Amino acid sequence: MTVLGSASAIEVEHLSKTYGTFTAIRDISFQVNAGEIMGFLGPNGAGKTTSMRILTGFLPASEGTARVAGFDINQDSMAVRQRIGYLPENPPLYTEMTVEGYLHFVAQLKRVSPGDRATQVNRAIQRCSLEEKRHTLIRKLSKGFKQRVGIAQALVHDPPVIILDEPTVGLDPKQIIEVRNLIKSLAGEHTIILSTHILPEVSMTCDRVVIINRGQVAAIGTPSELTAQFQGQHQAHLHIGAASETAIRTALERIPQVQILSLEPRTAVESQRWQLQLSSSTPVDTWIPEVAKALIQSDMALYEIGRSQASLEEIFLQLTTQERSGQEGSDSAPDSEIPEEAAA
Ligand SMILES: Nc1ncnc2c1ncn2[C@@H]1O[C@H](COP(=O)(O)OP(=O)(O)OP(=O)(O)O)[C@@H](O)[C@H]1O
Repeated sequence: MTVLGSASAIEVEHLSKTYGTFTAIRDISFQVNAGEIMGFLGPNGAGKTTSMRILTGFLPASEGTARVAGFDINQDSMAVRQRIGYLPENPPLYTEMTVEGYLHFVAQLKRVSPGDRATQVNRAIQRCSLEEKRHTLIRKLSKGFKQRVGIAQALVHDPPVIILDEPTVGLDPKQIIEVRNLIKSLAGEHTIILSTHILPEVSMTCDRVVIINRGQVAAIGTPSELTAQFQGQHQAHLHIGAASETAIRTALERIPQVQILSLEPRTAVESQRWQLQLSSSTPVDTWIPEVAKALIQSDMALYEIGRSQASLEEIFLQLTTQERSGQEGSDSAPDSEIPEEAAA
């Protein structure tokens, strides 16, 4: 076994994965510090599940490597699996078992010694507030409780690292808050990667975030670092009267240094009124007169204009809706699924 001393609990280095000729993730690198909750945020199909499955040892990488708690995923896959608790998107719960019976079964699979099993199962039940459901059949549980059982099975062997793939999908708002609080309570003692396509999940739960788009890392940092970094992006918001969205887009085509971040009807009741958010790498003063001129020359009304600061939501939108040109490979997945052994 190769154990490398390291301050980071997880070190991902130049990971890539191809399915046939399709590149699902490309040259991904990031580190997660011990005790931290790292958000892994990206739109559907960005490559989150592929990355999580490689880290958990379920899927081999095509290139690159990662170390989890000091163990290399390529060289010491078994040691890595023992040190990770994984909640997949669809946890494999045995619905005809009771909560306690299932957790005992998982503890056995995870090689918890017979003498420690009862203690570990009780600990996981307590951590996930499952005491009252201990003897209930899993099939009789609500979705929220089933998700807690999914988290309990990830915890039962007390792993230093926990990986949660979309842990709140399908839950109602009350259950979402409960699961988020549970995840937060696990930080410190455990290092957590939380994969999600839901932005508020990251702002509310995570210490840092990796934004992934079309298989590549688009940004890494704390929510406030990312916001500060992107304040270099000069932004303005405008309230416009125009016949159509297309007319606004056409008018702005002649100002290439300006990017449209969002363009939406202002309210449902005000017809032909639009809220426009613009961004550029050059200062607002250098392009806003040109924008105003272009809109007015196209017979549009300008009701309001002002500078604005990028919110995390806008940064995410900006990073994940950029032009696709020059990003070959990750744009179109093959029509058919490539078996994972073949994709290895
Ligand atoms: N076995 C496979 N064979 C072929 N393509 C695959 C396979 N698994 C995933 N892909 C493709 O790889 C890309 C990344 O998929 P992945 O499931 O990792 O994304 P994701 O970010 O987890 O998305 P979601 O949030 O929708 O689950 C997608 O385009 C997907 O269609």
